[in-house]
Amino acid sequence: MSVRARHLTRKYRRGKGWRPNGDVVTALDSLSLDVPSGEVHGLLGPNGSGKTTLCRILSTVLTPTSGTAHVLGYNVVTEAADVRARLGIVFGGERGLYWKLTGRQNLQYWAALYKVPSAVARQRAQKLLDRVGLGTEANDLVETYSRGMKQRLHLARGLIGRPKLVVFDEPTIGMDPVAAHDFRELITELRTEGCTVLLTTHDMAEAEAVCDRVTLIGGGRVLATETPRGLARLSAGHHWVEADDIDIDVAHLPGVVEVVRQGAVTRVKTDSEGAARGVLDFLLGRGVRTVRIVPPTLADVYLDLFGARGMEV
Ligand SMILES: Nc1ncnc2c1ncn2[C@@H]1O[C@H](COP(=O)(O)OP(=O)(O)OP(=O)(O)O)[C@@H](O)[C@H]1O
Repeated sequence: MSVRARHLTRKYRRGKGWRPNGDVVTALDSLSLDVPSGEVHGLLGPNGSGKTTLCRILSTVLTPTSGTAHVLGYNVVTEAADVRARLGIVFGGERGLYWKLTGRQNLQYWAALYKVPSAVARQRAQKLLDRVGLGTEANDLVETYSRGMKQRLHLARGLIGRPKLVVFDEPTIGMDPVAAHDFRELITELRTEGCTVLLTTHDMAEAEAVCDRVTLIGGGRVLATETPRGLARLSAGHHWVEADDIDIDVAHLPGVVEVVRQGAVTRVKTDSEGAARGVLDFLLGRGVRTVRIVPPTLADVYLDLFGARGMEV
């Protein structure tokens, strides 16, 4: 097991300085989680649900208020150095890079912290720079990098120590679609290499594409852990029926929630797989041939659970 968290609770004191005692915010509320070795595991949930707090505890940069967590068999509080030596961290944003150094120098600096011998570090840095598409900008100062380029350097940085587990916290923020696509490929490669990946994202398509399983977090608690497909099945998720070029009224059929016309395509939202089948049979019975059932996606399940408020696009 790469990650084993038991009853993790983390409280923050908010409003210190302007309120006498401050409010206590419970960011994690007795959260337990297992991530087997080699799994790509997604953490999904609305803003403020505790994902970053969990990532920070597992990365040993924050201690829990109570509960325990083991990463790669080491306790994140009492054996933090052992965890750090085997862990890669890629947090979103622009923190943690040295702007007055080149991309290559940044990687070699981080390799030294991981105690990688300098000849090996040079080779590894070059490989990683090529892998994240920064080969030609390797010798430019980081301060000249765009946001997306810094983000790609973050990816390389997280991998320089050949980690057994990589924690990615919103890694594709600021990346263009090509870089985001390359990121998905990188995750697939890491999985092939046997690396465990913990990935926080608001991009449901990304989670669906790369994650073996996802955990939905709400209010600092685990709501569900499942494969993306399994989650879609488990939920009361809406099934859509799509048909090309129809002018037949289906709004009265049982379980139909909404009928949306998008150009030549009619999309019928139903409340269950059974209702979708009913609409399908109805349309087939009236001679419609180009008709299909579209099962709920992870994004549908997420919206059902959290409402549009939790979605960042
Ligand atoms: N340093 C802090 N001081 C006080 N409260 C904090 C602090 N860090 C986080 N919180 C609070 O803890 C809760 C969980 O925050 P966290 O950043 O873990 O959520 P998240 O799921 O990562 O959110 P997002 O999707 O916006 O990144 C929120 O209510 C947040 O306001």
